[in-house]
Amino acid sequence: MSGATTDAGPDRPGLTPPRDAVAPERHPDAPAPGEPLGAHYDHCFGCGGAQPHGLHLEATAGEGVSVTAEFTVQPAHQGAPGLAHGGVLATALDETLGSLAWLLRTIAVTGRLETDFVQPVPVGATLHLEARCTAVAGRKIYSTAVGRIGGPDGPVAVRADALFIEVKLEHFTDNGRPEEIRAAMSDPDQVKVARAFEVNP
Ligand SMILES: CCCCCCCC/C=C\CCCCCCCC(=O)SCCNC(=O)CCNC(=O)[C@H](O)C(C)(C)COP(=O)(O)OP(=O)(O)OC[C@H]1O[C@@H](n2cnc3c(N)ncnc32)[C@H](O)[C@@H]1OP(=O)(O)O
Repeated sequence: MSGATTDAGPDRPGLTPPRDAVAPERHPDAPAPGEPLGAHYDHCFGCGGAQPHGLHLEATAGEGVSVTAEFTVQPAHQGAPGLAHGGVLATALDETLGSLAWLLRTIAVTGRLETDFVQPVPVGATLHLEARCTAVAGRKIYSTAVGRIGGPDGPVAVRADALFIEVKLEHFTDNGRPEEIRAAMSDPDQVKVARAFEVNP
């Protein structure tokens, strides 16, 4: 055994914003509170309509830099009999936190996601999620989310804290499989989404 056992450690920066972090700013052109955000990519496992077994998570803009979202657990999402798989629940949190990017109008990917599984979530249950951005430091975006069963006042089932990192469009074009990238770039709807994030495809 060696060294201190903090949750972060010197080589693994944690989820606590640094001293120079600032409060997140809602972009002036962000969708209005109550506006559905839609999918950022039709084939996204979290929010896309073209994934038969995806989560089909629907997110809505909230006040400030916050969102709410809903997702109903399907039989295809099971881990144990009749219960949602933990990875699927983490995906729901990740997707909800990721959709905060619409409010910041920034493209960002998950660097770190720390999840607490508080209570099992049965198949058929609707998970109500809320996420908000807590701080920004350069390219680092700090955020937190909670998921409740059955309604916005239901029992807490899952929680997460996350660090997203702002990236350029090249993050996708350099790393994604060329056939999907080509298809995305020739899809006017996808180009519109990229523009909404103020990226020139
Ligand atoms: C036509 C095409 C259309 C395109 C579509 C456009 C619209 C799409 C819109 C939106 C899409 C969003 C999709 C959302 C989906 C849900 C969210 C996900 O699941 S995303 C997938 C999972 N995540 C990844 O795959 C990331 C994989 N990781 C990486 O690529 C890199 O590690 C990356 C980009 C995260 C960072 O790499 P670096 O080289 O850019 O930057 P470095 O210098 O390493 O980090 C910057 C700072 O962040 C800290 N950092 C990085 N990773 C950290 C970590 N894991 N924990 C703590 N700190 C970390 C570092 O310590 C550094 O901090 P210091 O500036 O030095 O203070």
